[in-house]
Amino acid sequence: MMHHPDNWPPRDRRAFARLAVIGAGAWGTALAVTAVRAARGVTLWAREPDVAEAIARTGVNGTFLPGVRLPGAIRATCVLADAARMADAILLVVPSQHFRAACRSLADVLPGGVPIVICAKGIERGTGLLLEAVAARELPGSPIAVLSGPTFAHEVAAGHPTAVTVASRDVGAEGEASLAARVAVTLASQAFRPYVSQDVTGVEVGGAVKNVLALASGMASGLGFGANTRAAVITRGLAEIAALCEALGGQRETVAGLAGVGDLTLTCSSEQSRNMRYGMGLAMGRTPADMFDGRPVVVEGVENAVSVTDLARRLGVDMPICEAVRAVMEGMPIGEAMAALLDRPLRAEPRGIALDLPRPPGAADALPARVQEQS
Ligand SMILES: NC(=O)C1=CN([C@@H]2O[C@H](COP(=O)(O)OP(=O)(O)OC[C@H]3O[C@@H](n4cnc5c(N)ncnc54)[C@H](O)[C@@H]3O)[C@@H](O)[C@H]2O)C=CC1
Ligand SMILES: O=C(CO)COP(=O)(O)O
Repeated sequence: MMHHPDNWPPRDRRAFARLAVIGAGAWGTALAVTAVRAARGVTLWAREPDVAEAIARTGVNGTFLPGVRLPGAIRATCVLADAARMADAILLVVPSQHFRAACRSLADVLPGGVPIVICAKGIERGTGLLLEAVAARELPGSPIAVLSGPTFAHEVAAGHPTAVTVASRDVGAEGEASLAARVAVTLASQAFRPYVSQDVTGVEVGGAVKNVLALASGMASGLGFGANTRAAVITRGLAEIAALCEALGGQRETVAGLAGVGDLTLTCSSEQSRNMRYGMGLAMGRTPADMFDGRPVVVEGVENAVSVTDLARRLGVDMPICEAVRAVMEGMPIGEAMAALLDRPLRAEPRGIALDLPRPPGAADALPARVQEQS
């Protein structure tokens, strides 16, 4: 727990009145809708001038969140300084591998001390850093919170009841995360229910790794496997999240929460997930353009298969499913990656410790012909 001066915390439970949402992809747009529902002023910054222009003119973000009529109160702009200047807090919703560049652009225009809420999911390639560390480096002086959980953008925009986790490290009088509590109050409405946490690391790890596991779940579905295989991927995948979370100093309990098991089960079980759909499509021999009708969507698991496993290797954490996904991304046939997973020595639950037991006979031969053809 962090040490704070005696006058800490500011007993401030006020909502932030004016938000800037940076990134007008599906999630940034749905969060802007959420903020308007909570009666906050919102400016939505789009990187693409035509997206900002279309939202302002038609009230629809047809590129990233088609079919959703946006509230007129959302002010859209493609000028970052316009969005940042008046904001009391920033929701940063730029994909993980572009996150640092977005922070750097913001640093030029954002007044010091304005809180940042990280709403993207991922680990930076090359550095292996969680996005909190990237933001802390590029935006020193900005307090940081992280928002994550099971949230398909279209369902949030449609007002389906949804729960998320907001985490920050600063500790308030009642022992709660202080900035996270303010962010929760800011975004909460009847159908959008934020839970507050202090475990920024655990919340971030869950969101980053589940996208890689959703690719695995999609590949299994694309090969024709059903509910048993999916449940195995989810459960053993959760053990991988827990192991990485612990190695990075996060709390194992967080893995059982919305940003862990909540988001993992959502993303691994629904074709609404771009990651799940991408894994399925690959296994069925489809191209990304086919899978998404030519729309420019981010599939975080592809880059994060590398950043997650690089980090796990460095920390000595065994993440076999994520490693199998990475192998596929690097060209291994899916059937071969799956057979290699099934051929591993038998292990103990929950931590996957290897046991000195005889190997299963010819596990790969027992797979359906479909998989063997892909090997
Ligand atoms: N879509 C969803 O349901 C949810 C998405 N997220 C996370 O939110 C983040 C953003 O995802 P979406 O809004 O879904 O994106 P999206 O797939 O709807 O749109 C792509 C986004 O990437 C941006 N982009 C593309 N190239 C870029 C570049 N070179 N530099 C900066 N930005 C670039 C686009 O401007 C656009 O905002 C991701 O980390 C994702 O995992 C989190 C929860 C739900
Ligand atoms: O993060 C998400 C849901 O919580 C969205 O998942 P996809 O990026 O796989 O669509």
